[in-house]
Amino acid sequence: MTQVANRPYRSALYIPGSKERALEKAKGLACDAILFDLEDAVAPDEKVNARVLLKETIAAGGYGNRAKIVRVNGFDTDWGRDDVAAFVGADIDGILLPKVESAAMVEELARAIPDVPLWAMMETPLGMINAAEIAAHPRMAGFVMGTNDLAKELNTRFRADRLPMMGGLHLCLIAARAYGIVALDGVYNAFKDDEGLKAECEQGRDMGFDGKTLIHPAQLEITNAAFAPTEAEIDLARRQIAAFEEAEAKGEGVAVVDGKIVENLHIVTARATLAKHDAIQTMSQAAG
Ligand SMILES: CC(C)(COP(=O)(O)OP(=O)(O)OC[C@H]1O[C@@H](n2cnc3c(N)ncnc32)[C@H](O)[C@@H]1OP(=O)(O)O)[C@@H](O)C(=O)NCCC(=O)NCCSC(=O)C[C@H](O)C(=O)O
Ligand SMILES: [Mg+2]
Repeated sequence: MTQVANRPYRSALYIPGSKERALEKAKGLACDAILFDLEDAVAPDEKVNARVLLKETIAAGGYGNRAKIVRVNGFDTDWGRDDVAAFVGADIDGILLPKVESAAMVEELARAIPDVPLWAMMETPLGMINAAEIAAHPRMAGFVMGTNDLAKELNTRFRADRLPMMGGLHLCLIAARAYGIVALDGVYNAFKDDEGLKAECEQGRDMGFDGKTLIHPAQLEITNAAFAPTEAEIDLARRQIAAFEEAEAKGEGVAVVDGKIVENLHIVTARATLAKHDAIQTMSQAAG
């Protein structure tokens, strides 16, 4: 397994590519990534104008070190190919293709846009089944769960515990972790329900997602907090590393912290926790 990118992805905010005001507002929002959307958030009549507006907006800059990822329309639509062509050579950090179902679809995207990291919306049953071959593509950088489409395709009912779609979420997480790419959880539609959002964020974090996709700025604070290491986790990581180094100096391979063993594998997790904390600090300092 390779390491996921060393930048935080706690919060990835969708912004409709057609909404000039929201595009401007995002320059001051505390999101780690922006998903500039040309797909579902943009009406058919607005698609072409949104593509032009988004291209100009991104070229003008102002998004700091937030990851800039453009979600294009699928290649089976009237707009997909032109969307991708419009961003060849643009200053973006990723291109996100909806409803990815196979490695062949990823390869088609790779051929259409050189160099840019590729991202896949994972939101159909075939996508879940083929998650491993999709994650394995050498340019694949991250998965974004499309839980609305997935619920539709699976014919699930909404449940707060998301039990009906757990199998799909796990398949994608396992594939993402196997190939060292980022995994972002789906959106929480009820953007005024803070309690519900918090619970779903905590579930996603417990499962191992790197962050969550969002539809409204009001969801940022809860999400950023949920996907950041806690003070207790940071403190424990530091103490584990110190104890393990002390044990190693004595020629021992195991330390004990808070009554629990600490071995080399726990140190990998501890270092990853501190690296994530540092990356978040760097991100916040750069945002001012
Ligand atoms: C949901 C919304 C339509 C609500 O919009 P609005 O009524 O304008 O909200 P507010 O008046 O509360 O907005 C307050 C200010 O915040 C700005 N704003 C709102 N949303 C965003 C945003 N996403 N990014 C940046 N800024 C935003 C407003 O402009 C207001 O600013 P100001 O006037 O200066 O104070 C709206 O939030 C929205 O359109 N959200 C995004 C919807 C979207 O992108 N949907 C597609 C992605 S979800 C999906 O497809 C997932 C996946 O594919 C799946 O299958 O699950
Ligand atoms: Mg979708």
